[in-house]
Amino acid sequence: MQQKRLLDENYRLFLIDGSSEKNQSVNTHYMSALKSASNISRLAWSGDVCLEDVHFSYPLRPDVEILNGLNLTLKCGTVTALVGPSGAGKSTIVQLLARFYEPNSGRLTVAGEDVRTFDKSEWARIVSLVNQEPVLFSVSVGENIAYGLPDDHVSKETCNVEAYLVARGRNRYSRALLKNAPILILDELVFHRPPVHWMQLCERLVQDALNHLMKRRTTLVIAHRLSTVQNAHQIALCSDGRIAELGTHSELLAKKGQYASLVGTQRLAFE
Ligand SMILES: Nc1ncnc2c1ncn2[C@@H]1O[C@H](COP(=O)(O)OP(=O)(O)OP(=O)(O)O)[C@@H](O)[C@H]1O
Repeated sequence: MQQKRLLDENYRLFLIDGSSEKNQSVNTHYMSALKSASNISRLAWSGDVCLEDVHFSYPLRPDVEILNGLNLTLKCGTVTALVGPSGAGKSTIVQLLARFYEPNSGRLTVAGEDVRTFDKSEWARIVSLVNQEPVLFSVSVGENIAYGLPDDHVSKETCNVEAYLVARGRNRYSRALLKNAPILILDELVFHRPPVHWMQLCERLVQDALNHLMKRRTTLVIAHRLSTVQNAHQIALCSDGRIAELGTHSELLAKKGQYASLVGTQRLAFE
């Protein structure tokens, strides 16, 4: 019996038997699986991620449409900050991007390919989900130096910050880095903030660590800090299950629309 030996990207060995019609179709299945596994990673490193005319309601409340015709493009290798009032649908967008749920209609694409053509387990390998705040601090003092802080900043306070944060979310940041996924989704929590006297140092550490993590990745961050929003390549304001405003911080402020009033009314939450 003639057999072909194939190695997949994890160096698992597939023995493919080419002797019958039935096995031919199994072969084709394996071949396309192998092709798509390497494909999806290549596509995600090189193309945009798009939500196209997405409608969605949660299975337990099918009568309540949460997203209604939502369009959003995450440009490859850039950072999109997602903002909006509570209940607007931000976390729902994240859950669809992570493919915990599928849209009722519309589609999610990467480099123009419908993600449903790829296995969910393959998708999970190219997407990193990180809860930002406790995570980004859980790096060692040495690593903080490596992020570019001058020596005098790496003080007793840094150690305090580190101890606080290591206790909260050990190693998730490192895991996200090690996973080296092309698509990064961050949820920047505002609660559980460190004590006030740490804030100045924390902001600097967060920003340096974030910049490092987001480099060349297609990133969506549910943003609560003004500094994160200002540094993003684009800001998407989600309102009533749609993207109501899209642009940079200064463009959206000049528009004097919902984003401007969100910044105005929630200034303290943002800073
Ligand atoms: N699992 C679920 N089943 C049913 N409805 C849900 C579920 N999760 C969220 N919702 C509803 O979907 C709507 C959007 O919620 P979502 O959490 O996406 O908003 P959000 O913009 O992230 O809000 P917040 O800023 O408060 O986290 C809300 O009305 C919420 O009650």
